[in-house]
Amino acid sequence: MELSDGFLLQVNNGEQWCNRWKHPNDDSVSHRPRPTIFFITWKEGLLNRKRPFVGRCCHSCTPQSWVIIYDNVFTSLHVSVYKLVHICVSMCSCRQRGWLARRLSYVLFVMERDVNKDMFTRNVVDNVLNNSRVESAIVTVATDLDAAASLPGQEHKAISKVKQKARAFLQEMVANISPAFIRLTGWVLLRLFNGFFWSIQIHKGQLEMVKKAATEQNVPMVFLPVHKSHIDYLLITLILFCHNIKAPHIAAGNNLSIPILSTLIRKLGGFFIRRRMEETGDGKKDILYRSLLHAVKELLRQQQFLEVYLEGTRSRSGKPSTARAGMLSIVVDTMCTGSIADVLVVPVGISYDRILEGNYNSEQLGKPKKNESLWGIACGVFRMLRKNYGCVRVDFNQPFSLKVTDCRFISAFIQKNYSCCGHMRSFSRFQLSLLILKPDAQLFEGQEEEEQQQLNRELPDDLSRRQLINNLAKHVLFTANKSSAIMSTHIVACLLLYRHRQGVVLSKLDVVMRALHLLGNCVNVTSSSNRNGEFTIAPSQTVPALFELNFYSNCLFHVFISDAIIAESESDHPPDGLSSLPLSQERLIRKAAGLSHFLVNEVTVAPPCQTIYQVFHDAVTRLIQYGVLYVAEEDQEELSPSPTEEPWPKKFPEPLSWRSDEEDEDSDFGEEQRDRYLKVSVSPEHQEFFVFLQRLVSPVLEAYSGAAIFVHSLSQPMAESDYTQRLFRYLLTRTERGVAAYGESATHYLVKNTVRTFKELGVLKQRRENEVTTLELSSTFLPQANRNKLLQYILGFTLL
Ligand SMILES: CCCCCCCCCCCCCCCCCC(=O)SCCNC(=O)CCNC(=O)[C@H](O)C(C)(C)COP(=O)(O)OP(=O)(O)OC[C@H]1O[C@@H](n2cnc3c(N)ncnc32)[C@H](O)[C@@H]1OP(=O)(O)O
Ligand SMILES: O=P(O)(O)OC[C@H](O)CO
Repeated sequence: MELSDGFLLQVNNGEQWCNRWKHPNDDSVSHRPRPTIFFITWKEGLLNRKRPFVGRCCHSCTPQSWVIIYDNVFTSLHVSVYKLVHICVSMCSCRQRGWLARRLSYVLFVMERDVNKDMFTRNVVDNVLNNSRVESAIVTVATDLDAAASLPGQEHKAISKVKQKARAFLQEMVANISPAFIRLTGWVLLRLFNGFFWSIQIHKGQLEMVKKAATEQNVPMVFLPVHKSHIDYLLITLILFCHNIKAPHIAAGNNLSIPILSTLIRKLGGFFIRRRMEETGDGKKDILYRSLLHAVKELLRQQQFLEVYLEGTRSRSGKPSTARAGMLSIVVDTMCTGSIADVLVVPVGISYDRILEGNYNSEQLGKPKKNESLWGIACGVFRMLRKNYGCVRVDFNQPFSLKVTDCRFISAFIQKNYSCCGHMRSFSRFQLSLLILKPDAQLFEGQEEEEQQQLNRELPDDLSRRQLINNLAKHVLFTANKSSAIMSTHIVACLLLYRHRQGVVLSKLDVVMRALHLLGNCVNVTSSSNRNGEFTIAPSQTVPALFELNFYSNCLFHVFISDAIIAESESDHPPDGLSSLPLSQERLIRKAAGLSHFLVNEVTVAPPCQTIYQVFHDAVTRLIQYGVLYVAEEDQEELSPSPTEEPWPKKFPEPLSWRSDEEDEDSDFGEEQRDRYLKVSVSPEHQEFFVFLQRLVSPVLEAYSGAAIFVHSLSQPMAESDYTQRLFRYLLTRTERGVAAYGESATHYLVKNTVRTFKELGVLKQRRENEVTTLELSSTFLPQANRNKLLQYILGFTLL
């Protein structure tokens, strides 16, 4: 687990912190002082620790990059976590110069960076317009126009009209990077960020690795970061600029295309795309726009770097949102069709101590998102200047090559699409519904079954291609998220919500004071007179505070998630949440796998190259090693699958089928057929940890059980937006009245996810009529008994 460096330190300035308790929300008290001491203490603390190098690429998916794009020298830099500003000053030649030069260090620093016009694109618009796919799209659209206007014979006129339209689209889409503007913005950002943040932390070894790959491999790089804030893309370009790495072209949602700002954005590398490829007015695909999206190919052909936010939106939960793979599919196609020899993919993790965007909480409270505007941006900058936002850490992962010989995703992709062989096995939602309704599997006879068979027939070609690229996107996002540093605020929020919800004395919670200060109103700090004046810390129980703490806590959800799901699946919910009867490991893992599939919109337990079985098996082994679980008895009999069930490891097929048969034969998993019976340790410490794990998932399960109860009220079709709003009101009322055990179960993102999951599961059926999406119960879940089974399935996990 990667910790924020702040977490490793205690800042020993008692008086300052006493003041802070007296003025917990007065940011001005703490905003300015501390850097030098903080930096030295922190650096010394780090130098004595051997910490693993964060961000190596996946050994099993990209074995060659794992070796080639790495150097042991990066490991020796593993403790060199720097403050960006320190790097700037130390790298700048002004150190050797006089007083004035030192005063002008930022100016000199940005002037010395290596950025010039020749690094960037030329003639992109014209080249794209001459591309064969674009040309044929223009002709098709022009022909349609022609026919619609009943003007046969006027093709040329129609074509030039469509071409003009395409040119206008492209001019919006294509960036026009200006080195001078980058320098100027670099200077402004260095100054601004110095005020916004205590420090911007980057790993020198990681940057060296990226730089080496960028200079030696001479192929385009694609940066794929997690998306937490609008500051993300400013930070990445700034960091690359500071290290003389070329600025990437950034795919920006057209919600940011507002006057003045759009010009600035294009000068800094942004290019605008629609976030949804919505259909044209007549319900057809907008083939012209889609073909123009392939301008990205031209960028890659001209060796440009690209930056794509796979989630397409900033995380509102602290957890990464689902990856969307359209842009990535263009990158993959560009390489597979031979337009470029290779691409290096760089997942990027970003972590903030504190939420930067003021509107997240109001969105979670059900208020609509405010559209971006210049005024909004100015207010945001002003707000940031007045507050203290702690630290930010950016982790660049090891670049990996997409080349066929290396990346197994791509070799599988090529095999499936360019030589048309093989079949993809994929877990379907249908199987999951079966898990919930197992005893009545025959219920699926009829319409849904037919739909499913149809889907299965269609699986091999386009769906498997999509699935592979989706898996690549999921893997990258998983890696980027895993490499994101855990900040002290995340740890404190998590401990307060799920370990010490009723409060804890400060001395017991051994954390940095700084985190408590940054959490501000979300925590209550009280001084108890009977405990030698010790401070007690407890989470504030107001709804906004719980939502905000939940956001921070979710940032370390991925660290515990597989253990937590095992803990959740451990019992058939006895009153204390801890079963006294030994539990079959095989049953436990099966139940955990079911839950992780059910919660697929909330958690990603493993990257697509690992089987769920493997991950949960490892989690059980880990919990046994910790002593939290112990083996009560070994089964002497080999597990023999029941006649109705497949042998376990085959039950949930691997998402990717690149493992050869030989590898499968060598694997331990095939042999793991002997069951054993597990119990939870009786030691209070272990039980406390186990309950903590269970609590981590409880708010999510509480939201889903609430949604399963609410589904009973859906007696007739309802607009999706109304349904979501009513469900949200229902959950929020439970929270406000104190009925909900976990107030954070009513966050708006959870509400939206439950609706999405129930649609995917086939509980809710959606129809689109007159541009409105309506929801109704599917025929399978029309009988109340089946809706009850859904609820019973959720309640079958431990809800503490
Ligand atoms: C030192 C100086 C400092 C300076 C600092 C300066 C900093 C820079 C400033 C400038 C920055 C500006 C702001 C940047 C903002 C970034 C953050 C964002 O905006 S985030 C928001 C913006 N970013 C994003 O949204 C990026 C992520 N989103 C995506 O990639 C989306 O998929 C989409 C937007 C491309 C399409 O939307 P979607 O509704 O999904 O559409 P469809 O499903 O219809 O698919 C379209 C096509 O893709 C295909 N396809 C799809 N999936 C697959 C697959 N699995 N497999 C294969 N193919 C797949 C599909 O077949 C189809 O192809 P075709 O049939 O037409 O040939
Ligand atoms: O989080 P969103 O949905 O406001 O989108 C943020 C993106 O950076 C803008 O395209």
